[in-house]
Amino acid sequence: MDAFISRKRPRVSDSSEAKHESSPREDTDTKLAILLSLFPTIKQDELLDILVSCEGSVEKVVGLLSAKGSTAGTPIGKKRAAVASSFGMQTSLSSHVFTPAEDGSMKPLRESASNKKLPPPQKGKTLHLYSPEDIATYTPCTIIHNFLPTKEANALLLELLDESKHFSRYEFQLFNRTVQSPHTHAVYVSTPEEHRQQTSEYTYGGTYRSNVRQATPQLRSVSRQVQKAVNSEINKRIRDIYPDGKKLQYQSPKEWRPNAAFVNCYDGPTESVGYHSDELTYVGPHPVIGSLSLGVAREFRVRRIVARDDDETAEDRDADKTSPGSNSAGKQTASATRANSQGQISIHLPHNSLLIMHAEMQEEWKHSIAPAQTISPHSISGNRRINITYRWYRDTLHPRYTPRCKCGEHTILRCAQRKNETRGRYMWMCYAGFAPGKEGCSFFQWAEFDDDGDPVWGKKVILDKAPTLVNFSASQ
Ligand SMILES: O=C(O)CCC(=O)C(=O)O
Ligand SMILES: [Fe+2]
Repeated sequence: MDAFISRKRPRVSDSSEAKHESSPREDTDTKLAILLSLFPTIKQDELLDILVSCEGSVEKVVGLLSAKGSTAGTPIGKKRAAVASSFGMQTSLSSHVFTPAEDGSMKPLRESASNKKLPPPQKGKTLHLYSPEDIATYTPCTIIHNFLPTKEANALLLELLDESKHFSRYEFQLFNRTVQSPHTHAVYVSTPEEHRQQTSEYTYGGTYRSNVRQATPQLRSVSRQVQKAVNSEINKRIRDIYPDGKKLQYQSPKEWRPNAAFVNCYDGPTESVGYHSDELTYVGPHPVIGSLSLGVAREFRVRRIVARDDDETAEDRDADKTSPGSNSAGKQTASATRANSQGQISIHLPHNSLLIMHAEMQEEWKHSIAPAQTISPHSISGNRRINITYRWYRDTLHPRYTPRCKCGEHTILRCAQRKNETRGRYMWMCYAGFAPGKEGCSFFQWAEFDDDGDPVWGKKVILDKAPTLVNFSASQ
């Protein structure tokens, strides 16, 4: 699979795509993802070659491979094959392709493919995942390819590329050095009042945000669609995957309503973000995050956090070194080294894909955007990738309620991950030491939550009527 990373992607073109207003170059990864989910027994490199020889037409590849009988799939019929070139159909399509099962009967490909398990990630190796089924099997994430209508995705990408002129790198303290994030970003909220709060009350990585912007009309309208899809996937996951069909302890039972969006821009293959878990301070325990990718396809690497028997402080230092976006491109951090020794998973994120990080993700896994050796330029964004993570800041965790440390700074909420005895417990900690120009203190307090993830402060806190953050959809 490493060949995939280092191999220069040929341009593939598909005249049938013009009908769908999709650019030929931008969708090579999506096409490969579709083909891989349809023909799981064929190697990706071979599929890429066949795709190139079929001038980028997924329909032709499906026709050719099915006719040849070279895969598990039988011909899917003209009408359905035509559907194959429409990317929005990826998931449903695989359920229409029939394949011989072990008992001789014909089963939908998805059903038999799910029995054919990929090997789990191995030490020193990266397991590459493309299809929604594999991603759901191996990670606590759901992917929806071709999430927005093509026109809308492209319009949003153009809008955010323009916005990205105002993005900046955040700075944080790494031992005695001030380090800049290896990509640029800005935070988006809906109202001027929220802008004030985000720059003077909420903190991130130990400092107030300096780059907060007003959500653009496209960003808000897309948030409505993200909200709908995320809630539907949360409900499916609770129903189908979680024990007894119940939400996780501390997961919110309420509807997920995004009220903040972090937008990142990765300009070129070396821009990245190191392994980290997202800060829980305002989103609370077991948060769900909706992450939309636009432009150049990149690898989203994930790895499970494995408990080890040394102290939490060491664990936190390790996490801090990579969060948020701490390691400079290409540098091996302790976390990246650990990922390598334990094996990691790479989820390929093409243009216009929505990745939902479910409730168990932040506490049990770390994620990163790895520097790439090569990328396929995107027809609209060139070498750039834009990523939007929609988040739901909870009213009950507004900074006016969260503990202050001895040095008067806002504390941050973290989950103990490495030490077996304390794994899964939450803690409030001083984070000032990780902000440039500040000294931290040793403040530490266990955090208590009720079953729905609302804080139990030990004293009664009456939620006042003071403004919190407004849901993007509500503010339209
Ligand atoms: O760019 C991405 O897909 C991930 C960004 C991320 O992890 C973050 O903003 O916390
Ligand atoms: Fe993140």
